[in-house]
Amino acid sequence: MLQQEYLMPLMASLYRTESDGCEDHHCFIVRYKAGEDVGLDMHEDDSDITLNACLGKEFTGATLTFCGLVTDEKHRKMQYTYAHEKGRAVIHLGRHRHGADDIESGERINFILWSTSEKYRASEAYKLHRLRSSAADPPDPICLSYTHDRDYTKYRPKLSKAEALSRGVMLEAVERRLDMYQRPVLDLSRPIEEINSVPSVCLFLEGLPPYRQHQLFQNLMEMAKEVHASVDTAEGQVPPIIFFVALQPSGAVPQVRALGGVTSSPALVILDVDGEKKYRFNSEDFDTAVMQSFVTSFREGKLQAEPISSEAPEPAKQTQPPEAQSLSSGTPGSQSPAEARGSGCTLL
Ligand SMILES: O=C(O)CCC(=O)C(=O)O
Ligand SMILES: [Fe+2]
Repeated sequence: MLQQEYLMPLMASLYRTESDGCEDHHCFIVRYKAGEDVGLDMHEDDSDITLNACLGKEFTGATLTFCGLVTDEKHRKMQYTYAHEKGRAVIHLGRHRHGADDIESGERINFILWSTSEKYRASEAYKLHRLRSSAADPPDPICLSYTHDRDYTKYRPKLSKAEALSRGVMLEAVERRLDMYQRPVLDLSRPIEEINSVPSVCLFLEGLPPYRQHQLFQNLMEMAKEVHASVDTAEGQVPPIIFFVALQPSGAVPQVRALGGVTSSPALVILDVDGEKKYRFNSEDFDTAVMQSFVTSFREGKLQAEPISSEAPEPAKQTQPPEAQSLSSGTPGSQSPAEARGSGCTLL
């Protein structure tokens, strides 16, 4: 009743596309108090449209800061800080990056209603709306998400566990990510999301006899360890290059192969998904030193790039905008209290 009778007309006038067919909803209460939960990390909601109504009590601080829409290059730039007032509500798009600033005193309790539309989620518009834009400009510190942004510690101090918990950070997600950075070589069948934004060395070994897989894997490992040694992954620093190996033609492997334009095994390719470029290794010699010189040449900008799109594997991809080649499976920004759900992006 609240949604259909009171909210719907407002949502329809503000957000016609996202509210079209809006029927589902999910409600919850958030509460902030000094010494307990003090704020909420930057995030996007798992809703299409969010209603956020302040129920009280008395408080200072606990403002709500908005940054950009996820698709917007400026999604990590501060847009507006809203001061909650008891009895007033805000409506915003779920994909609008926002976070609750720390409460200074008192207690704030808000009622949140997330509306979703199946019709909108089945539309092409939804797919485009969930694509994440990467921006070259440095972010505004307040717009950084500890849960979702791998470069958080480049701009802001690392949070203690207590601080993270008091700001609703999903520590498991952060730990999973940090753990991944500490492994020199990752499994290409389940690549981490950073494959979209960090140059990735992909070694394809599917179908080779185990002894040969082992040998080449070791060569890759040696090379990867050297790169890793120069980065403080324990502090959350992302390596400048990520190393992946494919042992089976499962998960993401066929698609990455197609993006890299390689058919043989072994095969080695460096993918720069964000830059839509690829660099194929043309030697038959998979010795560590040879592979290493290939990667060094890449890092020194000495390799000749080929466009990724020249061999896009599926016809559907060619009709999508370049970002649609993103290999991400989730919406890294969508958060709490619901789990991140699948995005309109391809794969996994
Ligand atoms: O506390 C607020 O005002 C924001 C809450 C919020 O963004 C959320 O629960 O998703
Ligand atoms: Fe939210």
